[in-house]
Parts: sequence; structure tokens; C-alpha cells
Amino acid sequence: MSAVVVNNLSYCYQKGGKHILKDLNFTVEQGQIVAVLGLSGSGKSTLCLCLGGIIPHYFGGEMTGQVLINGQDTAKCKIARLALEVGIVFQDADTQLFSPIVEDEIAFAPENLCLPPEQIRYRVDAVIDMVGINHLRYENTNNLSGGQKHLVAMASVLTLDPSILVLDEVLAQLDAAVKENVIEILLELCRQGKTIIIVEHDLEAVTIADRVLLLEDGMLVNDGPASILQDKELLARHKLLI
Ligand SMILES: Nc1ncnc2c1ncn2[C@@H]1O[C@H](COP(=O)(O)OP(=O)(O)OP(=O)(O)O)[C@@H](O)[C@H]1O
Repeated sequence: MSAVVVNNLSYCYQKGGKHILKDLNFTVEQGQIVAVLGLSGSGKSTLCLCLGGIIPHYFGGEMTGQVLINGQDTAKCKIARLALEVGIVFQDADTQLFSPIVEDEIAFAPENLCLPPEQIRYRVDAVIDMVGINHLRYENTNNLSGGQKHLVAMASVLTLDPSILVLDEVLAQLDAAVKENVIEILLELCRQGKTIIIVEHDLEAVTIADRVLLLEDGMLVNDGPASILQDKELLARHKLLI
């Protein structure tokens, strides 16, 4: 079974309004690292919301087509159930963090699953260790830098052990050393069989991808191997050349 299947997906935020996603079709297999590239406004974050089921569950508008996450139709599946399958680290980490203390933030999702306390402790310790943020454990989330907030958000979604991880313009916002660390984590997660979707407008941030999807004005204009990142003519045509 494919990790992600997107069939004829179109979406507009207001009924009868401008289509932000236009008839997207693609499949992502388990264990792939896929980069979704596109200029600002091309619909990348909107696609992330669709992958997590936040569209259509929490947004009005009009969605047509279908998104299947590990075979489950996002429109028919409860968000809480989908969160076990797909973890999204959002572009704006402030919208994702709501507990004042880092450790509480990370424990929130497994607590919500009503797991036994020792299981919660195990998961929290494991992700804090994996993401390398032990030194931030008792910090106030409001005092963290943007990059640190993203690491905490990433640790939080990983506590649910989702098989698919989506990063919405996270890498380009990290400083070089932290980015390198996160890339190592992503490669390790991939080795464990997880599927990684990296949404970026910064081409340099996605060198680990084995496949690249190009979005332009809500349309999927290219779907190819990572080698297309070397195709300067193609990138220039889609205004993606640095
Ligand atoms: N909640 C919303 N209501 C109405 N329009 C929206 C909403 N969110 C995004 N849009 C519009 O949808 C279009 C695509 O936005 P989106 O954020 O998905 O693009 P993006 O490729 O992720 O851009 P960026 O790289 O700047 O984050 C934009 O024109 C944006 O103004």
C-alpha cells in the first residue's frame, strides 16, 4: 500500500473562489523522501493541510478529489486518527506550540492518547534524545529561537510515531549546524521505513530527497527524480533557480 495517494485533488478556501490546488495527482511510497518545491503562494502549505486532513476537517472551502494516507481517506477519517499516521511540522512553529514548558509540550500528544505514564516518559525521553534537545527540556517555549521551536514541534509530532513526517518549510529556517542535525535525523527515520515529505522553496535544503515534485500556481508541473534539481533549464522555467 502506498503511504500517500493524492487523486484529482483540488481546493479553494472559499466556495466558488480561486482554486489554490488544481487537480493534483501523485503517489508517495513508504520510505521515500520527497521534496515539494514551489514559489511562495504556489500552494505548498495548503497541500500540507490536505495531507494532515486539516483540510477539509477544519477549513471550509471546497475540496474535491481524494487524499489517502496509508489507505485511509482523510475526509472520512478523524483528525486524531490521522495524527497517528502523519505528523506535520508547520512553517510557523508558534501556531503549533501551546504549552509553556518544552517537556509538557512534547508529552501532550501521548498524554492525550491516555498512554500509561511510563510509556509517556519513554516516548518523551526517546524523542528528546533523538532530536537532541535535552538542554531545552525545562525551558519556556516562548523563550526559544525559531529553529528551537521547530525542533520542539518536530519532537512533539514524533511522540506519536507517525509513519509519515511532513516538514513545511522548516529546514531553510534552521541555522547550518541544526539543519545538518535534522537532516541526519530525517535520514535515520527514513532508514527506519518512515516516509518524509519536505516542503521548501529553498533548493539547497532538499538535497536528501530522492524525488522532487514541483508545484506552480497550484498545479503539479513536474514529478521526477532528485536529479531534476540539476536541470537548470527546467528550474529556470519554473522560476526556481537560486
Ligand atoms: N486561510 C486561507 N484563506 C484564504 N486563502 C489562503 C489561506 N491560506 C492560504 N491562502 C492562499 O492560498 C495561496 C497558496 O498559499 P500557500 O500558503 O498554500 O502557498 P505556499 O506555496 O505554501 O507559500 P509560502 O511558500 O509563502 O508559504 C496563496 O494565494 C494564499 O494567499
